[in-house]
Amino acid sequence: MKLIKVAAGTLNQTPLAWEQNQKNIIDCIKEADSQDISLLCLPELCITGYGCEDAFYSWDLVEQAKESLLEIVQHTAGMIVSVGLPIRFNNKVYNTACLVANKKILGFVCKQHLPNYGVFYEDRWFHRWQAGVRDEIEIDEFKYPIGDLVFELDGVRIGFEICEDAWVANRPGRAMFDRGVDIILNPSASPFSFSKFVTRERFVIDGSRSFACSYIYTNLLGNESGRLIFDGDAMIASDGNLLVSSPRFGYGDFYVTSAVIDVEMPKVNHSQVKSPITQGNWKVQSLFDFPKIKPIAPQFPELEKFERGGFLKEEEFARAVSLALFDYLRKSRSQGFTVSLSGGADSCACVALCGLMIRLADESIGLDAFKKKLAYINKIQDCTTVEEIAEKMIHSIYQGTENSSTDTYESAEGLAKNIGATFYNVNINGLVETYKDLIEKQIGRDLTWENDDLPLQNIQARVRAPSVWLLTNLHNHLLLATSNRSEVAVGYCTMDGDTAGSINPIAGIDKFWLKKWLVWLETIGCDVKGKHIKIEGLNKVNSLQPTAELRPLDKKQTDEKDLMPYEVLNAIEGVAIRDKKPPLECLLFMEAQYEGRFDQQTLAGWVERFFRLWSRNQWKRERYAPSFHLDSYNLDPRGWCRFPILSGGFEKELADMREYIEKGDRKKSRGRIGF
Ligand SMILES: Nc1ncnc2c1ncn2[C@@H]1O[C@H](COP(=O)(O)OP(=O)(O)OC[C@H]2O[C@@H]([n+]3cccc(C(=O)O)c3)[C@H](O)[C@@H]2O)[C@@H](O)[C@H]1O
Ligand SMILES: Nc1ncnc2c1ncn2[C@@H]1O[C@H](COP(=O)(O)OP(=O)(O)OP(=O)(O)O)[C@@H](O)[C@H]1O
Ligand SMILES: NC(=O)CC[C@H](N)C(=O)O
Repeated sequence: MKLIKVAAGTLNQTPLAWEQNQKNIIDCIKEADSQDISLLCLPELCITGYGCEDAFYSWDLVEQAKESLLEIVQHTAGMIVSVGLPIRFNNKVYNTACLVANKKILGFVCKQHLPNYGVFYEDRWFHRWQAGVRDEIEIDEFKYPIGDLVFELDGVRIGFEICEDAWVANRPGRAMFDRGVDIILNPSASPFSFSKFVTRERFVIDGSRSFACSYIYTNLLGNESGRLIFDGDAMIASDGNLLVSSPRFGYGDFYVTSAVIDVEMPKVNHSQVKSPITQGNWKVQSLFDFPKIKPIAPQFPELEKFERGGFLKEEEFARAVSLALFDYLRKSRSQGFTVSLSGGADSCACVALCGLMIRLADESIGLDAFKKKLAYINKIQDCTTVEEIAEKMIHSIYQGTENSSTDTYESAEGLAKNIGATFYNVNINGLVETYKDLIEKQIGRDLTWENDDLPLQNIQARVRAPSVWLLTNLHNHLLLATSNRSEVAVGYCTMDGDTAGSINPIAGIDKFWLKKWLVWLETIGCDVKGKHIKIEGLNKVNSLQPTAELRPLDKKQTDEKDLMPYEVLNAIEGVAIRDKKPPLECLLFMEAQYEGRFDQQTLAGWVERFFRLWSRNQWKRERYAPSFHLDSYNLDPRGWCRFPILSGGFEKELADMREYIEKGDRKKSRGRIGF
């Protein structure tokens, strides 16, 4: 029996925030030390931050990372610690994990598989290391091994898979198995997307089983650089069993998740599988005294209730976006959030998320720590309740016109009151009339709904922007833009009007699901250790139909009348944009999905509308405020989906679809469909 207390450290880092990043790392090492941990794995690129983008090209960045590492090394007495940083070697930059033991650098393991899809761009900055290759790097006159390495300390072999390494079919874990590795460390920077933790859990457990080892996985935490949210997922598995998994979405700077592993246990299995130990120059040996520790009772992961309940997506959305808002706020050193609150679903969702942010932070770290993390916001320092803080930090403003209804006013006011946010109410009719009047005089005619529908809608949306920006600037707040993903897909928004804002919390989520989420938040809410955090002030908005309220009330405008049912819009977006199917194939999928609910003509009309609006509005997607990445695909041109601003607009493909409908015969269609 050889028992070792090991840990995964999750860290809330910020690109290029040298001092805070180093402090978090050292504090985490100290905390691990105080828990008698011998081996600590910290996340990928945690010294610099993962999202440094083209700053990774900077020689100075790599130099500073090295300086920071040398300082961190001094804090590792009696411990083995893995720290992530970029290293320049032969004038190429590598994404590495440095293993340090007892204040000595043992070597640098280089990442072999670099993700370059979706939100990732690692091939742009780093070079891939070739499996099986080892070299030597000189740092400040000392030489260290670099490359594909396995470390042996006191007979315990430690190898690495660095994040993406574990997501590919030919994982380095296989080579680790052949090299008789006892422990695999996986320092990761794996951004949140819905349910992704399940995939991670699978390859951690399976890695520990099939590579007959203990597996320590750790990840970053929080909104690191603006768009990506890290959930702080950490796990330790041994021999096919998950021993421990970390709480996710915490508001602390770091967390330590530990377990006691028996390095001999997986070896019992390993020796039964006939696989020769491979020879090679991969072994780096060093002395280390693992303290003798007594056996402990069997360990079972304490999974959080919300992860196993029936509302995983609702919970993950609430927690991920709330944490993202909190980090964005403090990392941009802003004083709070301002929202133009219409009482409709989108702006209510944004205000509700701000309210949740304070409540979830309170549950996670307590109000005192919350205020300490926002120590630069003087006005909240004397507050003693969540509501008092909400009043200072969340400002909302209703800006009615003659086209606004009492329903939306009551909805807006009710929600603001319920969470304690400051609520302002102005009427912008006079402003709209002033603009109309100015232009009417110039063009020599009246503007009418019959002739000038869109311009008259847009001017209302636009006059709301200066006032809400003024209010935002007055308090050094962040203005939240409120466009949801369905609107983003079809450009259903007025540029420089309702798109005004510097971040957009809901652009990654479709309206159909958002409406269901609001009902969940009103009636069920986040499950925090059995206590439900609900926002009951959403009751009014949950009874309303989405409407832009830009046309006169007697025209009974609704979004879905202007566009199509949000449910269908979302389904078309999936097939057209995620799966890249042409209009005709989209139509066939929609017919299959909505058989008996909508006829072919109606569906074809919506498919056509979607493709036209999608193509015409790429320029708007390029101009939306930054938004959070929430699933493995999205519409953000900076994140996942690039599309030309000017294009043929699918004219030919739409004509193919129309031709197919006219002929009414599948076999006579262009034969590109596999039916
Ligand atoms: N490729 C391109 N590159 C650069 N600019 C391009 C462009 N194509 C058009 N444009 C410009 O775009 C302008 C039109 O865009 P824009 O002025 O934004 O307006 P537009 O897209 O024409 O209309 C706004 C739509 O959003 C709806 N809306 C507005 C406000 C709120 C809500 C709601 O959900 O509550 C909905 C409204 O009902 C309407 O259907 C054109 O005047 C042209 O200057
Ligand atoms: N009366 C209003 N007062 C304040 N802001 C408004 C008003 N009407 C519209 N806005 C702003 O314009 C945005 C766009 O309106 P939109 O109708 O898309 O969203 P919503 O009203 O929040 O939700 P829904 O579409 O479900 O009604 C709103 O989110 C809000 O920020
Ligand atoms: N940093 C990485 O290598 C991340 C890639 C990995 N596939 C993930 O999403 O977690």
